[in-house]
Amino acid sequence: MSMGTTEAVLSVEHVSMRFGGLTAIADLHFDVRAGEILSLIGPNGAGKTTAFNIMTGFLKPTQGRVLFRGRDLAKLRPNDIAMLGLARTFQRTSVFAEDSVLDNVLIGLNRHGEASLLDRLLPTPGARRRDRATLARAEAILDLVGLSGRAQEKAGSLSYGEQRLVGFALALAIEPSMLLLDEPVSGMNASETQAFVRLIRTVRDSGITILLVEHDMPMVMEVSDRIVCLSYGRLIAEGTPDEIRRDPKVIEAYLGKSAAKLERREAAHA
Ligand SMILES: Nc1ncnc2c1ncn2[C@@H]1O[C@H](COP(=O)(O)OP(=O)(O)OP(=O)(O)O)[C@@H](O)[C@H]1O
Repeated sequence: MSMGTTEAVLSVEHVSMRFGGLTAIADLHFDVRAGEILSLIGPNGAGKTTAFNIMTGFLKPTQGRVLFRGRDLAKLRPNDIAMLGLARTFQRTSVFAEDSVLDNVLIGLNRHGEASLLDRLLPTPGARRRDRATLARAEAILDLVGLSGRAQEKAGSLSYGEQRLVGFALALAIEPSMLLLDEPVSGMNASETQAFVRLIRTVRDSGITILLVEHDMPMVMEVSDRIVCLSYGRLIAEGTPDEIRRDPKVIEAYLGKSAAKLERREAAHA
C-alpha cells in the first residue's frame, strides 16, 4: 500500500445502531484510508454485518454518520451509493444463475450505464462500437478474476467459490473506487482462498480501497494492512495485523482459544 497515505476514503463517525432494546453497534468510529486493505473482525454477533450494512446504505444508523469521499451517505439509497463508487459483494452468491458468466458481467456493466436506452433502441455504428468496448471490458474483468475459461457457462453451474468470483466481477464492473467484501472467502477451499488473496492485492494495487469482513483469521492476517476489531458492538482495537494479534483485548474477546490454532495454521502456510 502507499504507506503514509492518511486520506480517509470512508469515515465511520460515531455510529450507533439500535434494534429495539438491543444495541448492535455503539459509538463506532474509524477511517478507511485511500489504497489500503482494512479488515473488520470480531466474534459472532459483534456487529460486523450491521456495520457493513450501514456503510453500504442498507441500514440507516440510529446515531452518527458515514462519509464516503467526504459525502454523507445518510440520505442515499444503496444503489446511489454504489454509483458513487462504493461497491459491495454479498455473503450469499448474488449472480444470475441462468445467465452465462459473461452475460452476468455484461449485465453489471450495462447497469452502470455503459449502454444507454437509446443505444439499445437504435443500434447505430456508435452504439455497436460501444457494445464492442463493453464486451472487451467484460472479458478483461473475467480475465482478471480468472474466469475467462468459464465465460460461456451458466453462472449457476459454477462451484460455490467460482460463483463468489462472479459476484466479485459484478462489483468490479461498476468501476468502484472502494470495495466492501462480506466474508469473501467463506466456502472457498485453501487454494481458492490463496488465489483470492492474490486477486484482492492486484485490485488494491490498481487503486481500489478494500474493506473486508472476514472470519478466516490466517487470510485476514495475511492480506490486511490494518484491522479493526469489534466486540459487543464496540471498537476494542485498531492496528496492524501484528498489533492486533498481540492485543490482549482482542485475544480475550476473539482470538482467545483459537490463537494457538491460528499460529499453527499460519506456520503451516509459511
Ligand atoms: N435486523 C435486526 N434486528 C434485530 N437485531 C439484529 C438485526 N440485525 C442484527 N441484529 C443483532 O445485532 C447484533 C449484531 O449482529 P451482526 O449480524 O451485525 O453481528 P456480526 O458481527 O456480523 O456476526 P456474525 O459474525 O455472526 O455474522 C446481534 O446481536 C444481532 O442479533
